Amino acid sequence: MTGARVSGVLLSAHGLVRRYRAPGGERTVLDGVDLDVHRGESLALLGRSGAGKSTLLRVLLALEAPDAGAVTAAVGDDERRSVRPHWRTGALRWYRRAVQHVPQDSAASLDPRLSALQAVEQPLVRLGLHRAGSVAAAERAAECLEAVGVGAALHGHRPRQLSGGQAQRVAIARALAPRPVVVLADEPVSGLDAPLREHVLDALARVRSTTALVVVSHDLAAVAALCERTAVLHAGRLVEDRPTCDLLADPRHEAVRELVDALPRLPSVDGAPQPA
Ligand SMILES: Nc1ncnc2c1ncn2[C@@H]1O[C@H](COP(=O)(O)OP(=O)(O)OP(=O)(O)O)[C@@H](O)[C@H]1O
Repeated sequence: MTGARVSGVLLSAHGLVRRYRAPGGERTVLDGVDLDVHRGESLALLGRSGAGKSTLLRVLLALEAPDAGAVTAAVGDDERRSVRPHWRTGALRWYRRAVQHVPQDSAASLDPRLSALQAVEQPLVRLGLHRAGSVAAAERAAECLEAVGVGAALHGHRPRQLSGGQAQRVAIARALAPRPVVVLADEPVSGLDAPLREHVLDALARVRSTTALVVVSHDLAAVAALCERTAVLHAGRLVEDRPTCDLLADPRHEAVRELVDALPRLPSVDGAPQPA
Protein backbone atom coordinates (compact mmCIF):
# COMPACT_ATOMS: atom_id res chain seq x y z
CA MET A 1 0.00 0.00 0.00
CA THR A 2 1.27 3.51 -0.74
CA GLY A 3 0.19 6.84 0.68
CA ALA A 4 0.06 8.70 -2.67
CA ARG A 5 -2.91 10.98 -3.36
CA VAL A 6 -5.42 9.65 -5.84
CA SER A 7 -6.26 12.66 -8.06
CA GLY A 8 -9.10 11.06 -10.01
CA VAL A 9 -7.16 8.00 -11.17
CA LEU A 10 -9.18 4.96 -10.11
CA LEU A 11 -7.14 2.22 -11.65
CA SER A 12 -3.57 2.38 -12.80
CA ALA A 13 -1.35 -0.10 -14.62
CA HIS A 14 2.35 0.62 -14.64
CA GLY A 15 4.96 -1.21 -16.71
CA LEU A 16 2.87 -4.38 -17.07
CA VAL A 17 4.68 -7.34 -18.61
CA ARG A 18 3.02 -10.73 -19.14
CA ARG A 19 4.71 -13.71 -20.75
CA TYR A 20 3.32 -17.10 -21.65
CA ARG A 21 5.13 -20.32 -22.52
CA ALA A 22 4.73 -21.11 -26.19
CA PRO A 23 6.09 -23.92 -28.38
CA GLY A 24 9.55 -22.57 -29.30
CA GLY A 25 9.99 -20.44 -26.16
CA GLU A 26 8.36 -17.71 -24.13
CA ARG A 27 6.03 -15.22 -25.75
CA THR A 28 5.70 -11.68 -24.39
CA VAL A 29 2.01 -10.75 -24.63
CA LEU A 30 2.11 -7.51 -22.62
CA ASP A 31 5.27 -5.54 -23.04
CA GLY A 32 5.45 -2.59 -20.63
CA VAL A 33 1.85 -1.35 -20.62
CA ASP A 34 1.02 1.88 -18.73
CA LEU A 35 -2.66 2.78 -18.44
CA ASP A 36 -4.73 4.98 -16.12
CA VAL A 37 -8.50 4.83 -15.80
CA HIS A 38 -9.99 8.05 -14.41
CA ARG A 39 -13.15 8.58 -12.43
CA GLY A 40 -16.24 8.74 -14.64
CA GLU A 41 -14.49 8.31 -18.01
CA SER A 42 -15.22 5.82 -20.78
CA LEU A 43 -12.22 4.22 -22.41
CA ALA A 44 -12.12 1.93 -25.44
CA LEU A 45 -9.28 -0.58 -25.49
CA LEU A 46 -8.79 -1.66 -29.08
CA GLY A 47 -6.44 -3.91 -31.00
CA ARG A 48 -6.26 -6.74 -33.47
CA SER A 49 -6.99 -10.29 -32.42
CA GLY A 50 -4.07 -11.51 -30.32
CA ALA A 51 -2.87 -7.99 -29.41
CA GLY A 52 -3.19 -8.78 -25.68
CA LYS A 53 -6.48 -7.04 -24.80
CA SER A 54 -8.06 -9.89 -22.81
CA THR A 55 -4.74 -10.58 -21.07
CA LEU A 56 -4.54 -6.94 -19.99
CA LEU A 57 -8.11 -7.17 -18.72
CA ARG A 58 -7.34 -10.32 -16.69
CA VAL A 59 -4.34 -8.61 -15.09
CA LEU A 60 -6.41 -5.47 -14.35
CA LEU A 61 -9.07 -7.71 -12.78
CA ALA A 62 -6.43 -9.41 -10.58
CA LEU A 63 -7.28 -12.77 -12.13
CA GLU A 64 -3.67 -13.13 -13.32
CA ALA A 65 -0.46 -11.67 -11.89
CA PRO A 66 1.87 -9.75 -14.21
CA ASP A 67 5.47 -10.97 -14.59
CA ALA A 68 6.57 -7.37 -14.03
CA GLY A 69 4.87 -4.08 -13.29
CA ALA A 70 1.91 -3.40 -11.03
CA VAL A 71 -1.77 -2.53 -10.88
CA THR A 72 -2.89 -0.09 -8.22
CA ALA A 73 -6.39 1.09 -7.34
CA ALA A 74 -7.80 4.02 -5.43
CA VAL A 75 -9.37 3.28 -2.07
CA GLY A 76 -11.32 6.28 -0.84
CA ASP A 77 -9.98 9.74 -1.62
CA ASP A 78 -6.34 9.59 -0.63
CA GLU A 79 -5.06 6.03 -0.59
CA ARG A 80 -3.92 3.58 -3.27
CA ARG A 81 -3.44 -0.16 -2.89
CA SER A 82 -1.57 -2.49 -5.15
CA VAL A 83 -3.72 -5.27 -6.54
CA ARG A 84 -2.63 -8.85 -7.26
CA PRO A 85 -4.43 -12.19 -7.26
CA HIS A 86 -4.66 -13.40 -3.67
CA TRP A 87 -4.99 -16.93 -2.31
CA ARG A 88 -6.90 -15.83 0.78
CA THR A 89 -10.69 -15.79 0.27
CA GLY A 90 -12.06 -12.31 0.82
CA ALA A 91 -8.66 -10.57 0.64
CA LEU A 92 -9.67 -8.80 -2.55
CA ARG A 93 -13.35 -8.36 -1.70
CA TRP A 94 -13.00 -4.55 -1.69
CA TYR A 95 -11.55 -4.74 -5.21
CA ARG A 96 -14.09 -7.26 -6.51
CA ARG A 97 -16.81 -4.86 -5.46
CA ALA A 98 -15.18 -1.73 -6.90
CA VAL A 99 -14.15 -3.24 -10.25
CA GLN A 100 -16.75 -5.32 -12.04
CA HIS A 101 -16.42 -7.38 -15.19
CA VAL A 102 -18.71 -8.10 -18.13
CA PRO A 103 -17.02 -11.18 -19.60
CA GLN A 104 -16.65 -12.01 -23.26
CA ASP A 105 -19.65 -14.14 -24.31
CA SER A 106 -21.39 -13.18 -21.11
CA ALA A 107 -24.55 -15.03 -22.17
CA ALA A 108 -22.59 -18.30 -21.79
CA SER A 109 -21.09 -17.09 -18.51
CA LEU A 110 -24.51 -16.78 -16.80
CA ASP A 111 -25.39 -19.72 -14.53
CA PRO A 112 -28.02 -21.73 -16.48
CA ARG A 113 -29.86 -22.54 -13.22
CA LEU A 114 -30.43 -18.92 -12.20
CA SER A 115 -33.17 -16.59 -13.40
CA ALA A 116 -32.25 -13.11 -14.62
CA LEU A 117 -33.18 -11.62 -11.23
CA GLN A 118 -31.20 -14.26 -9.30
CA ALA A 119 -28.16 -13.76 -11.56
CA VAL A 120 -28.09 -10.07 -10.63
CA GLU A 121 -28.73 -10.77 -6.92
CA GLN A 122 -25.87 -13.28 -6.74
CA PRO A 123 -22.90 -10.85 -6.58
CA LEU A 124 -24.73 -8.77 -3.96
CA VAL A 125 -24.92 -11.84 -1.72
CA ARG A 126 -21.39 -13.09 -2.52
CA LEU A 127 -19.91 -9.70 -1.73
CA GLY A 128 -21.81 -9.56 1.56
CA LEU A 129 -23.85 -6.51 0.54
CA HIS A 130 -27.28 -8.13 1.03
CA ARG A 131 -28.64 -11.36 2.51
CA ALA A 132 -29.71 -14.16 0.13
CA GLY A 133 -33.45 -13.96 -0.56
CA SER A 134 -33.79 -10.50 1.03
CA VAL A 135 -36.18 -7.88 -0.30
CA ALA A 136 -33.25 -5.44 -0.53
CA ALA A 137 -31.29 -7.79 -2.83
CA ALA A 138 -34.33 -8.30 -5.08
CA GLU A 139 -35.02 -4.56 -5.20
CA ARG A 140 -31.44 -3.69 -6.11
CA ALA A 141 -31.37 -6.41 -8.79
CA ALA A 142 -34.68 -5.19 -10.27
CA GLU A 143 -33.38 -1.61 -10.29
CA CYS A 144 -30.24 -2.63 -12.23
CA LEU A 145 -32.22 -4.72 -14.73
CA GLU A 146 -34.52 -1.76 -15.26
CA ALA A 147 -31.48 0.51 -15.83
CA VAL A 148 -30.35 -1.63 -18.77
CA GLY A 149 -33.84 -2.03 -20.24
CA VAL A 150 -34.72 -5.54 -18.97
CA GLY A 151 -38.32 -5.38 -17.73
CA ALA A 152 -40.07 -7.40 -14.99
CA ALA A 153 -41.52 -9.82 -17.57
CA LEU A 154 -38.01 -11.27 -18.03
CA HIS A 155 -37.03 -11.47 -14.34
CA GLY A 156 -37.93 -15.17 -14.06
CA HIS A 157 -36.27 -16.21 -17.34
CA ARG A 158 -33.25 -18.55 -17.34
CA PRO A 159 -30.37 -17.77 -19.76
CA ARG A 160 -31.68 -20.23 -22.38
CA GLN A 161 -34.98 -18.31 -22.42
CA LEU A 162 -33.23 -15.00 -23.18
CA SER A 163 -32.02 -13.65 -26.53
CA GLY A 164 -28.29 -12.96 -26.87
CA GLY A 165 -28.84 -9.22 -26.40
CA GLN A 166 -31.09 -9.74 -23.36
CA ALA A 167 -28.55 -12.08 -21.74
CA GLN A 168 -25.81 -9.55 -22.43
CA ARG A 169 -27.86 -6.85 -20.73
CA VAL A 170 -28.46 -9.14 -17.71
CA ALA A 171 -24.66 -9.56 -17.50
CA ILE A 172 -24.26 -5.76 -17.56
CA ALA A 173 -26.92 -5.36 -14.83
CA ARG A 174 -25.04 -7.98 -12.76
CA ALA A 175 -21.85 -5.93 -13.08
CA LEU A 176 -23.67 -2.74 -12.05
CA ALA A 177 -25.40 -4.23 -9.01
CA PRO A 178 -22.59 -3.83 -6.40
CA ARG A 179 -22.25 -0.11 -7.39
CA PRO A 180 -18.71 -0.47 -8.77
CA VAL A 181 -16.50 2.50 -9.64
CA VAL A 182 -15.23 0.81 -12.82
CA VAL A 183 -16.87 -1.68 -15.19
CA LEU A 184 -14.59 -3.59 -17.58
CA ALA A 185 -16.49 -5.09 -20.54
CA ASP A 186 -14.77 -7.61 -22.83
CA GLU A 187 -16.10 -7.53 -26.43
CA PRO A 188 -19.63 -6.74 -25.25
CA VAL A 189 -21.16 -6.43 -28.75
CA SER A 190 -19.15 -8.88 -30.83
CA GLY A 191 -21.34 -11.47 -32.52
CA LEU A 192 -24.57 -9.48 -32.02
CA ASP A 193 -26.65 -8.33 -35.00
CA ALA A 194 -27.25 -4.60 -35.52
CA PRO A 195 -30.47 -4.11 -33.49
CA LEU A 196 -29.19 -6.14 -30.50
CA ARG A 197 -25.90 -4.33 -30.68
CA GLU A 198 -27.73 -0.99 -30.42
CA HIS A 199 -29.58 -2.25 -27.31
CA VAL A 200 -26.36 -3.38 -25.63
CA LEU A 201 -24.54 -0.15 -26.55
CA ASP A 202 -27.47 1.77 -25.10
CA ALA A 203 -27.19 -0.28 -21.86
CA LEU A 204 -23.44 0.47 -21.71
CA ALA A 205 -24.11 4.19 -22.27
CA ARG A 206 -26.31 4.04 -19.16
CA VAL A 207 -23.48 2.39 -17.22
CA ARG A 208 -21.24 5.26 -18.27
CA SER A 209 -23.47 7.77 -16.46
CA THR A 210 -22.71 6.18 -13.06
CA THR A 211 -19.28 4.50 -13.30
CA ALA A 212 -16.08 4.57 -15.31
CA LEU A 213 -16.27 2.17 -18.24
CA VAL A 214 -13.52 0.30 -20.10
CA VAL A 215 -14.71 -1.48 -23.24
CA VAL A 216 -12.45 -3.99 -24.96
CA SER A 217 -13.16 -4.40 -28.67
CA HIS A 218 -11.50 -5.03 -32.00
CA ASP A 219 -14.18 -2.89 -33.68
CA LEU A 220 -13.71 0.89 -33.57
CA ALA A 221 -17.16 1.46 -35.14
CA ALA A 222 -18.84 -0.26 -32.18
CA VAL A 223 -17.21 1.87 -29.50
CA ALA A 224 -16.30 5.22 -31.10
CA ALA A 225 -19.59 6.87 -30.08
CA LEU A 226 -19.54 5.30 -26.61
CA CYS A 227 -16.01 6.09 -25.44
CA GLU A 228 -14.44 9.52 -25.26
CA ARG A 229 -10.92 8.06 -25.03
CA THR A 230 -9.34 5.25 -27.03
CA ALA A 231 -6.19 3.27 -26.30
CA VAL A 232 -4.83 0.88 -28.92
CA LEU A 233 -2.76 -2.22 -28.11
CA HIS A 234 -0.50 -3.62 -30.79
CA ALA A 235 1.72 -6.64 -30.16
CA GLY A 236 1.49 -6.11 -26.41
CA ARG A 237 2.31 -2.39 -26.44
CA LEU A 238 0.01 0.62 -26.16
CA VAL A 239 0.67 2.49 -29.39
CA GLU A 240 -1.98 5.22 -29.00
CA ASP A 241 -3.94 6.61 -26.06
CA ARG A 242 -5.86 9.76 -26.99
CA PRO A 243 -9.34 11.30 -27.16
CA THR A 244 -11.34 9.19 -29.62
CA CYS A 245 -12.19 12.18 -31.85
CA ASP A 246 -8.46 13.08 -32.21
CA LEU A 247 -7.56 9.50 -33.01
CA LEU A 248 -10.30 9.29 -35.66
CA ALA A 249 -9.20 12.57 -37.26
CA ASP A 250 -5.48 11.81 -37.19
CA PRO A 251 -4.58 8.13 -36.69
CA ARG A 252 -0.80 7.97 -36.24
CA HIS A 253 0.14 4.33 -35.81
CA GLU A 254 -0.32 1.86 -38.66
CA ALA A 255 -2.50 -0.41 -36.47
CA VAL A 256 -4.79 2.53 -35.72
CA ARG A 257 -5.00 3.60 -39.39
CA GLU A 258 -6.06 0.03 -40.12
CA LEU A 259 -8.89 0.29 -37.56
CA VAL A 260 -10.00 3.69 -38.91
CA ASP A 261 -9.86 2.45 -42.51
CA ALA A 262 -12.10 -0.48 -41.53
CA LEU A 263 -14.89 1.90 -40.41
CA PRO A 264 -18.00 1.56 -42.59
CA ARG A 265 -18.26 4.29 -45.23
CA LEU A 266 -21.33 5.72 -46.95
CA PRO A 267 -21.23 6.67 -50.66
CA SER A 268 -21.35 10.48 -51.14
CA VAL A 269 -23.25 12.33 -53.87
CA ASP A 270 -20.20 12.40 -56.17
CA GLY A 271 -19.43 8.74 -55.49
CA ALA A 272 -16.41 9.27 -53.17
CA PRO A 273 -16.75 7.26 -49.94
CA GLN A 274 -17.50 9.24 -46.77
CA PRO A 275 -17.10 8.08 -43.17
CA ALA A 276 -20.44 6.73 -41.85
N1 LIG B 1 -2.99 -18.71 -20.83
C1 LIG B 1 -2.30 -18.55 -21.96
N2 LIG B 1 -1.27 -19.36 -22.28
C2 LIG B 1 -0.57 -19.19 -23.42
N3 LIG B 1 -0.82 -18.21 -24.31
C3 LIG B 1 -1.85 -17.36 -24.06
C4 LIG B 1 -2.65 -17.49 -22.88
N4 LIG B 1 -3.59 -16.50 -22.89
C5 LIG B 1 -3.39 -15.80 -24.03
N5 LIG B 1 -2.34 -16.31 -24.72
C6 LIG B 1 -1.82 -15.79 -25.99
O1 LIG B 1 -1.58 -14.42 -25.80
C7 LIG B 1 -1.89 -13.69 -26.99
C8 LIG B 1 -2.84 -12.57 -26.65
O2 LIG B 1 -4.09 -13.14 -26.28
P1 LIG B 1 -5.33 -12.22 -25.83
O3 LIG B 1 -6.49 -13.14 -25.64
O4 LIG B 1 -4.92 -11.36 -24.70
O5 LIG B 1 -5.54 -11.31 -27.14
P2 LIG B 1 -6.77 -10.42 -27.55
O6 LIG B 1 -6.21 -9.13 -28.04
O7 LIG B 1 -7.77 -10.36 -26.44
O8 LIG B 1 -7.34 -11.27 -28.77
P3 LIG B 1 -8.87 -11.49 -29.24
O9 LIG B 1 -9.34 -10.16 -29.77
O10 LIG B 1 -8.74 -12.51 -30.32
O11 LIG B 1 -9.67 -11.96 -28.05
C9 LIG B 1 -2.47 -14.71 -27.97
O12 LIG B 1 -1.46 -15.06 -28.87
C10 LIG B 1 -2.85 -15.87 -27.10
O13 LIG B 1 -2.74 -17.08 -27.81
